[in-house]
Amino acid sequence: MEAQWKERRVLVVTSVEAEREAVWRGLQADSRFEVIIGGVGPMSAAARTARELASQPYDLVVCAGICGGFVGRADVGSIVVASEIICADLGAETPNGYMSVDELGFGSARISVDSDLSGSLTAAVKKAGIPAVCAPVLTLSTVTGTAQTTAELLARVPTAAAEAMEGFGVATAALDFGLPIVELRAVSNAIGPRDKSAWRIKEALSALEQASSALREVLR
Ligand SMILES: O=C(O)c1cccc(C(=O)CC[C@H]2O[C@@H](n3cnc4c(=O)[nH]cnc43)[C@H](O)[C@@H]2O)c1
Repeated sequence: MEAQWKERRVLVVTSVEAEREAVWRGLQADSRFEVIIGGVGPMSAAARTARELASQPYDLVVCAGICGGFVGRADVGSIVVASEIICADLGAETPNGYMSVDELGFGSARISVDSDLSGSLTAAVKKAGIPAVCAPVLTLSTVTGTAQTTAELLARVPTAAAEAMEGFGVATAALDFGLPIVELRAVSNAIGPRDKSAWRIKEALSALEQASSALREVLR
């Protein structure tokens, strides 16, 4: 791993400035990394990632930021590294329930990650003393705000640990450029009935910073 990543370039895509700053602190301004703001939501994230990938060569793309965690799977302040990136609302409603684009025959709502790197990163985050899981991360255009939607999402993807709004967009751009993708998320809130006062963004940004430090170590 050491020799492999010494000269390589990594693009990290965050959504907002506070996430970019936390990641950059964790990476200790390592010149192998470029950290950009991709905006909130999959469309903006995909467009800005593709624009950056077209501007200079990269070897790896990382989507990083805060997220919602499914209760009992990913607590506030913990880290989720995606084992798979799944767009959980890309499909159709039918009288018999939700059908994904995979079932509809229009491509796939699932993108594979670099599993070796995701596994190593999860282990490194745990070693740094932060609770971490490697599990599917959902991408949604709308933040979940009810118990009913939470249950529906878990019925669609029973092993999901987290949801956020950009992973599938960033991963779509990476895939288009033939690059490996990793998604690194710090849990700021529980997924469920909307309660913005319970979001712990500061705590999540601190975990994101430490996990970014672990990312740098893994890619040394
Ligand atoms: O409070 C709101 O109504 C609201 C609506 C849209 C977006 C937000 C955010 O603050 C999201 C910003 C950012 O954070 C990620 N995130 C964090 N928690 C969640 C979640 O539970 N579900 C989905 N995304 C989440 C997301 O990736 C955004 O980039 C607030």
